[in-house]
Amino acid sequence: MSGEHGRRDAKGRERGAARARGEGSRGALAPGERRKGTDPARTVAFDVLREVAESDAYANLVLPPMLRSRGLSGRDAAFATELTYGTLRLRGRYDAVIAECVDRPLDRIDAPVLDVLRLGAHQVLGMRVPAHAAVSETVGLARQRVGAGSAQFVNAVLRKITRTDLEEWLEVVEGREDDEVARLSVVDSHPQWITRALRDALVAAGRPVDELESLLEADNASPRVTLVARPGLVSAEDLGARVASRPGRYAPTAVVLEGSDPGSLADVRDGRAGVQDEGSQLVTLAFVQAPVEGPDERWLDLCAGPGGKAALLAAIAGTRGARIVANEVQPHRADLVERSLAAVPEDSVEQVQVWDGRDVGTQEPGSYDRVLVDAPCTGLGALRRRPESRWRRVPADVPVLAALQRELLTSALAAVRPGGVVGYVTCSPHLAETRTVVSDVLRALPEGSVEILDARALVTQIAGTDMPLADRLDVQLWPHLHGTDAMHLTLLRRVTP
Ligand SMILES: C[S@@+](CC[C@H](N)C(=O)[O-])C[C@H]1O[C@@H](n2cnc3c(N)ncnc32)[C@H](O)[C@@H]1O
Repeated sequence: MSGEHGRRDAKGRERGAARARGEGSRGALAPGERRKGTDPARTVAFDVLREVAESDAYANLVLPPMLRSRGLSGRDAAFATELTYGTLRLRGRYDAVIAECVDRPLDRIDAPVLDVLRLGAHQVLGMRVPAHAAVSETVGLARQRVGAGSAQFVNAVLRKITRTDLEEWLEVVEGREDDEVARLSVVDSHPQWITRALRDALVAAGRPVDELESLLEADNASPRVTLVARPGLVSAEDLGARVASRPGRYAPTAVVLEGSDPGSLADVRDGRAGVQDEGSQLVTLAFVQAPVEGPDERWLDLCAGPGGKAALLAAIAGTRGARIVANEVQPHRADLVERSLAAVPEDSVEQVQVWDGRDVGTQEPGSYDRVLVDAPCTGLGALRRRPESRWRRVPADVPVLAALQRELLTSALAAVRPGGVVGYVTCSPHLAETRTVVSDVLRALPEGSVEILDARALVTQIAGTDMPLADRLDVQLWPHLHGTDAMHLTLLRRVTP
């Protein structure tokens, strides 16, 4: 497979293995070859793309119910899923190819027509759909959804795209760029500001800059579904035995599914287990292992919605005679937290509350033994599971979120009692959201009032194996190295006066 798509760069490294492995590999079928009329799988993909563009919808929330309501299952559903997510992720790459094939700027093409072209480009360049089927079915889709005139235009552009293979196209489009960030951004389909932020974070974590390409490629591959076996409710061993799976690499609670239908498992439906990235599990496990001085009974999850970490915390609290307060600012997300806690022992949850986390430190000073701040962030560490988010985020989001993160961390450090521990977590590796937030907050507090704990040692101890981690007290995980989201963890302890 990688032989077909892989190529060597100037240094002779084979490139494109993950690229080929990602969207293009899973037995892409061509439903259009099997039936007359417009193919429902392609129509679903188009309709999801339009909802994402017009209503700011999330593809992973819109697609599953649409597949159900249109009666798509099995191979057709898999085809629609791969087409939708792959087109969204690789949009930047395909736009550069499309731009080579049209005589006007892309912003002068009607948005729905451009989406049809992207879907066609992904079938031709990212999936193994035979060119004739990809073109004729996509032209049929254009006729149905954007009109006969546009369908002719789509036909002409797609025919041009099919004349050149992916590797040649990538050489053409990267040849137009004159620096490495721009080249990688177009080939691996990331906005340049994100590529730059990921490069800076990678280098700051002591990784070689030439890993950047693998990181971007990892963002373009669909992650496997990972389950968490919530301690005291089900063991990872029992959970793993009930489904085709393998154990996680690092978190003892993690079970990695071979397939992708967690809803078929009673443990998941009942809340003894849940879907949770292994990195999220690992940072939560490290947080509860961090040494507090004195009692260890009352824990706060300051930003709890939708409740993945709260459920893991509450399950562990249940095994240790502790209890949690789960706090969330948005009422509907607090409802999701309630639901996620369905299976945990009643006395391990004190309450789910709807407060602005920034006020908790002043309202309840020194009240908790542990406080987790799983802060709202850009999500740049979870791009692989949110196909459209790289195109929706803008650089101006970063300072706004960083200001909120500083306030939440400050509040958490006030809400924890002296001797207690705060865990600061983001699913973004962006330096402005991770170490800069921590250092800004600590600088504003009296010197020596907070100590930084060795999160790296705790994470390694929990994993029970060597992990590639920077020689630092905080921890940064990476999709291309650890197979997890790019989670960040800093552990802080308030010093007892
Ligand atoms: C990264 S998510 C937390 C994910 C959650 N811990 C889990 O594992 O399922 C951040 C959450 O913080 C919430 N949030 C945003 N601003 C907040 C604030 N001022 N106070 C409390 N929560 C806030 C968001 O609504 C969102 O649910």
